[in-house]
Amino acid sequence: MAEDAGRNSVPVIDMQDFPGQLRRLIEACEDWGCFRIVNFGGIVTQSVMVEMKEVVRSLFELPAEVKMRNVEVIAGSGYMAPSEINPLYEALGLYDMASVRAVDGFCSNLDATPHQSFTPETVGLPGVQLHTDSSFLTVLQDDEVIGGLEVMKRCGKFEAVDPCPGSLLVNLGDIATVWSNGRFLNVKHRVMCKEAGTRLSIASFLLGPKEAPVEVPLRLVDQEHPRLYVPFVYQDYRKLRISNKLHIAEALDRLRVQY
Ligand SMILES: O=C(O)CCC(=O)C(=O)O
Ligand SMILES: [Fe+2]
Repeated sequence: MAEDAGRNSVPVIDMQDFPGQLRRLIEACEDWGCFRIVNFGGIVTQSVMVEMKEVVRSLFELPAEVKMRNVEVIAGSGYMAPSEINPLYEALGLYDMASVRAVDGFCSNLDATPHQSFTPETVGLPGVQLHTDSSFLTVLQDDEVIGGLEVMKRCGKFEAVDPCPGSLLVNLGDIATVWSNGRFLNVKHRVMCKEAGTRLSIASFLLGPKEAPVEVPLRLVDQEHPRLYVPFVYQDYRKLRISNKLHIAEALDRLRVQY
């Protein structure tokens, strides 16, 4: 299994080694806002991961009019055809994977994730624009062969996330930053087209609470660590981001407490 190549590669967390990995996990959340997990075979088997990729690949081969039946449940959760802003990107979405009804609904319509068709002409272009995820966590089964994902560390430096078959990448989103009162990094990331081919990734987003406000836990607030964000409703935050095209968490700045 993968080992860290050094300080410039995404930290790798061994899921079989807890609480041993706790400090490392916290450091990864603070400095990188993302980490790879390995040794989670008891939860998701390699054969399920392989099968997921095959199913997703076949879904993208469906005709466009079928893919368009994947309508959104909340803004940005349904089919996304290549657009002016992300011309190489196509995505299907399944809203609420934990709901049997939602999964059944998806299957009868169809549904899944991001997919980028790279050609020799698009090498060097962005496949997915720079953004943070608005959610709490994203669990990403990235492409096993075609790389291109880049994450920005807290210091502002981009690092390539190389493919690592058999692992999953976890990205922290905006809600992780709020729930940790600014301690954990909502990682800015983008996908650059590095080589021709179809890049297939499956992202599972753990969003924010449906109704309860997103707020900094009281135990993280004291004189040295004042509350950084006013409480807000996740759906409103998502709308604020989408309607104002604030993709790199600028919307969070609008929710900062003014001292
Ligand atoms: O395809 C990838 O590697 C990243 C996709 C992504 O960042 C997203 O869907 O939010
Ligand atoms: Fe993302």
